[in-house]
This record gives sequence, structure tokens and C-alpha cells, in this order.
Amino acid sequence: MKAIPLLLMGCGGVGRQLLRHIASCRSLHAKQGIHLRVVGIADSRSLVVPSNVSTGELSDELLSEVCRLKSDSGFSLSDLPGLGESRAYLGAESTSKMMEIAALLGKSTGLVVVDCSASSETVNILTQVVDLGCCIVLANKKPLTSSLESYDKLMSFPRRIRHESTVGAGLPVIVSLNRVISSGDPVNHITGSLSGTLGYVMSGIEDGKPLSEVVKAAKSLGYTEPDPRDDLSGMDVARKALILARLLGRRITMDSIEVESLYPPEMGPDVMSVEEFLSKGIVLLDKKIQERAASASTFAMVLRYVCVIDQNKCKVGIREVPKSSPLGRLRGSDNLVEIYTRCYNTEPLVIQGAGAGNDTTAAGVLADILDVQDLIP
Ligand SMILES: NC(=O)C1=CN([C@@H]2O[C@H](COP(=O)(O)OP(=O)(O)OC[C@H]3O[C@@H](n4cnc5c(N)ncnc54)[C@H](OP(=O)(O)O)[C@@H]3O)[C@@H](O)[C@H]2O)C=CC1
Ligand SMILES: N[C@@H](CC=O)C(=O)O
Repeated sequence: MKAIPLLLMGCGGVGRQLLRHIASCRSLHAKQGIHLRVVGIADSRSLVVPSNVSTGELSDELLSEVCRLKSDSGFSLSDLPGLGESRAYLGAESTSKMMEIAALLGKSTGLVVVDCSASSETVNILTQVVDLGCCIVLANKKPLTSSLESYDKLMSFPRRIRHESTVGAGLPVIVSLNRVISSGDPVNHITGSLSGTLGYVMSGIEDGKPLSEVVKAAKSLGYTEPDPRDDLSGMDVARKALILARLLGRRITMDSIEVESLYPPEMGPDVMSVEEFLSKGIVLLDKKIQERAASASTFAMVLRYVCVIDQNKCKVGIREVPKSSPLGRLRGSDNLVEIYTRCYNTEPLVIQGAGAGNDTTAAGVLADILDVQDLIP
């Protein structure tokens, strides 16, 4: 049986679902001759590891307890009861311990470092562990959308990084695009609806529901970022656009992307908390977007939040599209990505399906982990 050691950063909706998938796939993986050995789980403040990271692992019972207790917001892994042989580290100690594990395992047993956080801080760890021989799997888009220097570092061993869930959750967007690129088929442009949240919001508005109501529903369904304004500002879609553009070889940063926000600066994170925004701010936006949708519908059009990447520009924002078009027919959290190339010229290569949600995202992360198994000694 081949053991694949893995260290998980982020134990929120996606991270916990990944742990559940790992435990529930034990017999399937055993049939494939594989065992996923969880050697660390980190949240924003702490890290839990087994007593011996070289041979030991966090038991499935502990993984299940982590999932149960972390469902309560505010619970820290360092407060886990019944750790037994396992140990918890807090604050700066947890970061040094992660680096120590990466140094110990990266080039010996191999180690997959999985980022299911929504933090921009993990990039410092990730850019260091690549040099220690580790593989990296990301659901978090921020490490790939910070500086070009960090991007180049993360991509310095392209076979060792997987990030399918950063665009389209579990949909095979990155792998499809990479295959097109590897085949030398030039990509002319990419267009689509890349946000599960904004897809759900726009089709809800089309059905006459208030923006404030559908955003809260999208949050409770696990579609939104921890702060839904990250979706409503267009920044989450812009990050996906940047990831795709950089894959196409564009040497650009976030400021090259034209982004339309659904809320004004005075409702931003520096001005009000998420709770205030959801309880008081967002209702003030209901009328304007409803009027915009009503005006579009008189011409048989609907509103969609669309991403366009072509040779010269990268742009994300609301567009009126015909109700009968592929984008107009999208419902709920479904994403649609159309890739136009020389081979897919008049009829694009189309990838469509659920584009958000903890289950599908964690499934994408798990498939990525299995995909690097040949790089584990
Ligand atoms: N939900 C979805 O549909 C999709 C999500 N994604 C991406 O997946 C990621 C996770 O999303 P989600 O699970 O919903 O987010 P959550 O907010 O539910 O969870 C984030 C987790 O990351 C932890 N965390 C924060 N900072 C750090 C850090 N520096 N080191 C380690 N852990 C940290 C948090 O810790 P604590 O518990 O202490 O707060 C929390 O456990 C995001 O980047 C998101 O963009 C991608 C595709 C789809
Ligand atoms: N918040 C994101 C989650 C996936 O990236 C979305 O709604 O698409």
C-alpha cells in the first residue's frame, strides 16, 4: 500500500468536507493501493499533528471529531479534547512546525500540502515548501493571484502543483485548459460565468427574489467566500480570471483586470463588518439591481456576471445576455466556461456544471491529491 502524507491548511467548509471525503473513500483508495495519511491539520491559529509525523497519522476518529467541533465557528484546533498521542501547536509555533514537517517529509516520504484556507498568508509557507520537494494542492486562489514572483515560484515545478478547484470548483477547467495549451492550440479568448455565488444570485434575481435574500441563501449553501463581499465585489471572479490569464502566459497582476462591484465603497470591509453588511447594508442594494433586471427582461435579456479574457483585456462584470443564450440559460450555482481556440474556433470547448459548494470543491481537491500520487516515492 502506498501512503500519501498530507498536511491540510484550512478547516472550514471545504477543508472539513475534504476530511470527510478522505475517511469515506478509505476502501476505494485501498483497492487502488493508496492510503492518505493525514499528518497535520491547521486552522488560522493552530496546528494538530500526530506524535510521530514520519510514520503516524491523525486517526479517522480524530478527523471526524475535528469536523464536528470545527463546525462551531470560533472553535480552535488547539482546544481539541482527547488528542491522545497527537499534539497541538499555537500561533507562530504552528507555522514553524509545518515547515519542520515539510523539511522532514518533502524529500523522504513525500508530502502534499493542501491549502483550503481563504487566506493570503499561506503563500509564504507554500513558496517555501516547493523547494523542500513537497507537492501543492490549492482550493485557495490567493496564493496564485498575489505577486508574479510568488506565482513563478509556485509554478517552478509545474508537475508538483494542482489547483483545479481554484476555478469552477470541481469542474475540469484547469486540466482542460492545460491540455489545450500543451497541444499548441492557441487560445483566442475565454468567456463565461465563473462564480457559483453570482450565478445563484443572478438567477434568483431573475426569479424576482431580492438580492439580500439570495446572497444570504448562497452563504448558507456554502457557495460564498467567508465574506460574501469578496464575491459581490467581483474580486473572487477577478482572481479566477487572473489564474486563467496567467495560465495563458499573460504576465499580469490584479490591477490589469477591469472589475465591476455590486456594492459601493461605503459598504466595504473597512467600513462595516460582514454581519452589519448582511443585516443592514445589502438590503439597500435590492431595488437598483431589481430595476436593472426588470429593464433587461423587457428585451428578453437577463443579467449575468460575466468574465472575458482575450488577447488585450481581462474584464469581469454584469452583462445583459439573451435569456435563450447558453449564459442566459444558466441556473443556480452552475458555472459555464467557453474556450475559443484555433481547433475550437466557431464552436467553443464548453465546460459547464456546479461551480461552487463544499462537496464538489472538496471532491476536486481530493482528485488533485490523487493526481500527484506518482510523484510520491
Ligand atoms: N466554497 C466553495 O464553493 C469554494 C471555495 N473555494 C475556496 O476554498 C477555500 C476555503 O473556502 P471555505 O472552506 O468556504 O472557507 P472557510 O472560511 O469556511 O474556511 C477557511 C478556513 O481556513 C482557515 N485559515 C484561515 N487562515 C489560515 C491560515 N493562515 N492557515 C491555515 N488555515 C487558515 C480558517 O481557520 P479558522 O477556522 O480558525 O477561522 C478556516 O478553517 C477558499 O479559498 C475558497 O475561495 C474554491 C472553490 C469553491
Ligand atoms: N465563492 C466562490 C466559490 C468558488 O470559488 C463562488 O461563488 O464561485
